[in-house]
Amino acid sequence: MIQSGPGADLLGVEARKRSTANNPENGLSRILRLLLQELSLFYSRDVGGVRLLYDLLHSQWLQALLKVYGCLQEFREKKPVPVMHCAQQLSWEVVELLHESPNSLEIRELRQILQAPHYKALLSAHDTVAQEAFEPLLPPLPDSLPENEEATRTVCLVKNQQPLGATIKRHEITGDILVARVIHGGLVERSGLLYAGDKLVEVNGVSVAGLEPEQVIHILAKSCDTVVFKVVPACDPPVNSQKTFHVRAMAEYRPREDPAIPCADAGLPFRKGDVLQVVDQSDALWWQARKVSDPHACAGLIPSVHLLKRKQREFWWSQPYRPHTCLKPSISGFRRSLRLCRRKSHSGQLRASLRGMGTGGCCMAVGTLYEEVARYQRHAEDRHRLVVLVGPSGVGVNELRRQLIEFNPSRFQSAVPHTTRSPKSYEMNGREYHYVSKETFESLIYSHRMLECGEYKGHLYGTSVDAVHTVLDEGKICVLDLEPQDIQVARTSELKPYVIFIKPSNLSCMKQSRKNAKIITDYFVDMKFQDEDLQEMEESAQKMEAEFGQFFDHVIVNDNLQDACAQLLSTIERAQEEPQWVPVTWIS
Ligand SMILES: Nc1ncnc2c1ncn2[C@@H]1O[C@H](COP(=O)(O)OP(=O)(O)OP(=O)(O)O)[C@@H](O)[C@H]1O
Repeated sequence: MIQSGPGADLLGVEARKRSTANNPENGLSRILRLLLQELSLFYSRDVGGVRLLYDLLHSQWLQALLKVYGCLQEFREKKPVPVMHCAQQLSWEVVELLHESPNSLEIRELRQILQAPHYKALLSAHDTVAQEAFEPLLPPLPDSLPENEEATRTVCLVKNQQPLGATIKRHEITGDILVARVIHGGLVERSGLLYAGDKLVEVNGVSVAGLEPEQVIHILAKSCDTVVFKVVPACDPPVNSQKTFHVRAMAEYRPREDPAIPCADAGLPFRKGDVLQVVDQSDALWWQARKVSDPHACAGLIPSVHLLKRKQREFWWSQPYRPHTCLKPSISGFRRSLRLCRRKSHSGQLRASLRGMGTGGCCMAVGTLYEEVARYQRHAEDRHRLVVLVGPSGVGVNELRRQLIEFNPSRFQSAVPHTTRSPKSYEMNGREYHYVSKETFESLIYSHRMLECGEYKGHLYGTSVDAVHTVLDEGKICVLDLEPQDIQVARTSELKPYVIFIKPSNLSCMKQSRKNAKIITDYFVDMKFQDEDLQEMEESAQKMEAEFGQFFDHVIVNDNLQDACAQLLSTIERAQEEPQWVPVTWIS
């Protein structure tokens, strides 16, 4: 019933000659036959995997598939057009006529052929193609619908390994089970068939009237491959027209441990420092977000800022008044370099006064789960970003910085610190230190021009913002080491610091790599690392990561010094030349 274009030889010799499908000597069928011949030589020798391949290629379904492929190829070349538009109708008419004809053997056979289901289906397919009537034929709508009957829709979803990606709730007044939210990127959203606000009537043929959401979830959990919903669609399906934005997680979130989350399975767990894309804020309490490191994953629920503020208020009201304790230096160590002095008790007081005048102190920090971030690309003419190295005492922060500067002194430099002590005979103002009076030093602190400071043996030491600017203004990259609690002070749009955490490797590796390394403690110079030093370093690193990990842009494990140096170099280059996530306030 299908014929080729004008002038084509329909059943002629030429057409049959060209046919690749029916002739096993042509096309893919021939290749397969030759391949099987080859393989049969190895088959008896039981060469690994050959039997499997042979059986596969020998299978009937593959042969049939190739035949179909051959036919399709052939017909594609011939560009066939339908003989007529209603072959089915013609066939019925012929069958009618045959009923009235004398009952010969041939007529009976023809009648049987025309009434065979596969032949009827073939004609039906032919007519569908001929008429290009590919849309499904829907039954006409009834003339009058009962007034109290709601229009329902039946939705069938084929489950894959992922969850459905929707949550349900019970309407407080009517008791109806409603779709509460549709998760972005989930099966339900991709189907485009269910929306938030749709009322569930049945799930898999079971009426949900009077059921609790948990009971409905139980029905859903029991369904295997497909789930069939009968729903009354919401009048106005919600349209998410909000723009997406990005946030950095300043704390860890574990949905399974959050009793307030509407559905723990739909929660998005995240760690400090993860960058999240918020894709939906239509629910005031629970946003939908996905991690930028996993952009194709289904979104998950995270608490909104509004919810956090509410929780925080509730928490405050339930707590007896307690003075702030978060300014206490939380990490003890055995610093021996300039960083040693920052550890002394006075530094706590100085920082306390500094912070008190700054961002609003720890109350703000406690309540901030997210920091809005955006991609920042430094322009070639912009100043370089400040590079901050952080790490537990003894891990190699100074060593790495020293090697970096030694490697390329015209590109990397540290800032010259300030001190209130007098210069020694061989020292020069502005080279080893800027020598200033105590009053000048303190005025720098109170005017927020000190990034870090501390007291050592009765003298103040610290690094000023201006000292950093001196390096940056020369077109160099300023590399500074800071105590983690000072990172916040340096986080300004002025300096746009890129923070690298230098982390010790595990104890056994450290014992090996630090076999010959020397340290300077409060009391000893050139002392070898003891096991307890390494242990303390490891613990200190863990505490730093737990408390300040949200500020680390990159982590380098300092096991092999050369490797760590190379990593540091490439990381700094990337930080300067490639787009990075930074707080939006730095660029807006
Ligand atoms: N990867 C490494 N392998 C071997 N030795 C190392 C490595 N990294 C650093 N060291 C050595 O460890 C010792 C301590 O390093 P460094 O002084 O840089 O530590 P730090 O983190 O700056 O601590 P502090 O500020 O307390 O001095 C130095 O002798 C240094 O050469």
